Amino acid sequence: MAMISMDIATTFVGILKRQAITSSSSSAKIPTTAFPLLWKRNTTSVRSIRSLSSSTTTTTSSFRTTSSSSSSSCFSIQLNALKYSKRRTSIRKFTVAATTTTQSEDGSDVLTQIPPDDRIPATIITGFLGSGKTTLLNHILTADHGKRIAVIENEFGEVDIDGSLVAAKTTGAEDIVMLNNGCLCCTVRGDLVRMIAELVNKKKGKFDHIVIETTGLANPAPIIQTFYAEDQVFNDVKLDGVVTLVDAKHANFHLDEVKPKGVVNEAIEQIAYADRIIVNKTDLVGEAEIDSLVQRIKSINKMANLTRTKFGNVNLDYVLGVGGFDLERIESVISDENLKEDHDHNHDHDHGHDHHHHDKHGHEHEHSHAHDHTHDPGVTSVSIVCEGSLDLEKANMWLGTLLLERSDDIYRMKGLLSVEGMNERFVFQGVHDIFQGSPDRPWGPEESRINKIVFIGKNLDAETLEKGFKECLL
Ligand SMILES: Nc1nc2c(ncn2[C@@H]2O[C@H](COP(=O)(O)OP(=O)(O)OP(=O)(O)O)[C@@H](O)[C@H]2O)c(=O)[nH]1
Repeated sequence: MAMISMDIATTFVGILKRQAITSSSSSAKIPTTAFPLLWKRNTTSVRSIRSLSSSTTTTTSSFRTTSSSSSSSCFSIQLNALKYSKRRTSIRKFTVAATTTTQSEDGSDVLTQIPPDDRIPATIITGFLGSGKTTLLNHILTADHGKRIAVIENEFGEVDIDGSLVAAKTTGAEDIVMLNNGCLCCTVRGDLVRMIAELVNKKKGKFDHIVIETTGLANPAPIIQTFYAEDQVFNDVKLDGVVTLVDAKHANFHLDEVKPKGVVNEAIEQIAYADRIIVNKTDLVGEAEIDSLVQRIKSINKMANLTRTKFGNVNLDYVLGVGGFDLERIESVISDENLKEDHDHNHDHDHGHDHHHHDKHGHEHEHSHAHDHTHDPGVTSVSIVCEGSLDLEKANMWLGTLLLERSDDIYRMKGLLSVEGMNERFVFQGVHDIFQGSPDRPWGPEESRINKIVFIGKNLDAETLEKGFKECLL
């Protein structure tokens, strides 16, 4: 039985209705329960969520479960942003996944793990023009991994399948479909949805993984959002990861390119959204040049794993089965080790800094933040690592307000939080206004309650983020 705080969720809907009437009200005035992003385990079962689902579909908000299985414990809240924000017209979506619980003999709930997600995984391969996407795809399709892969290939303006893919077509791929009447992230997003739905409907059981190769000029954000915003996709397919190829020789040139106001630099965006970064074509440049490119990439995205190679020759585990959007994998991304390594790099190159201080009881609190002090308004990563427990209401308010006010700028975020009164660690991840969160395993008796959050986004001010976070600590 999955548990979730229905009271809070219901209040959320109520608040949004009120917001619709007074659309100018500031988020600071909204009661904290308007943001049920973090919650204590409570006592409402999946069945109740389902009944809520049917009863709210006619209103401005809708809830839905993610699969038809009775153990389903994900639901999302879909809100028309116009109801509470004049700025945006898109659909906002918050997904809150409850952990599964079972009842012990004495009737109390026993926490188990976040339930398995058996939807078909999909990988997005992106990267600037000529960075080696098709080369990597061929490597995936011809390698011996036992996976049956369906490919969606988006070639802008091409009339036929990329010649270099033909070999792969006859060997590795279960199915290759072309989207060639526009770019996935713009004009053919609807086609992507239909294509995935068709693959699932006609060929379910005949393939294990979907790989989508974008055009070199694609912005990954709308493609990622498709996996959450479209029911047809969301119910059957889960986003496994975004793999970004970076051309070691030409990347700096594209990263430096100054675009007109309001126009995104695709090369930067592709790095910012990545779970895995492959610095390719390393045969064409020297070590020093690659090192400096790697530093630059890490200042944009410190969450992604990065590897260097030529001709897309990477271990396939590195690109398939990444779990980049899985709550249960968050810890590996924001582990102390990762943040420290990145922090060290920042110290050397970006003037980040680390603090260790003692509290009034003499305990050392590890408290570090890493950010660059370049005055580049571009895309950077900010991490917060801080021991202590959060006040639930304040944390909900802080995160909720961030989502309402800064979701355009916050490309991705992942976190692991210690919330006062909650025995379990709370893990979350987000992409713009899509938010997924859930309690996971209980804190160990000797385990230090260290909160870790990483943000990747535009115009991020590390000090403001850190101050906001610290104000939620008890
Ligand atoms: N020297 C060198 N060439 C490479 C490497 N990887 C790929 N190439 C070549 O670079 C060219 C572009 O590679 P593709 O795999 O087609 O790149 P792509 O990202 O799919 O290109 P677009 O679809 O045009 O965006 C091809 O001629 C590849 O053979 C590499 O590591 N080193």
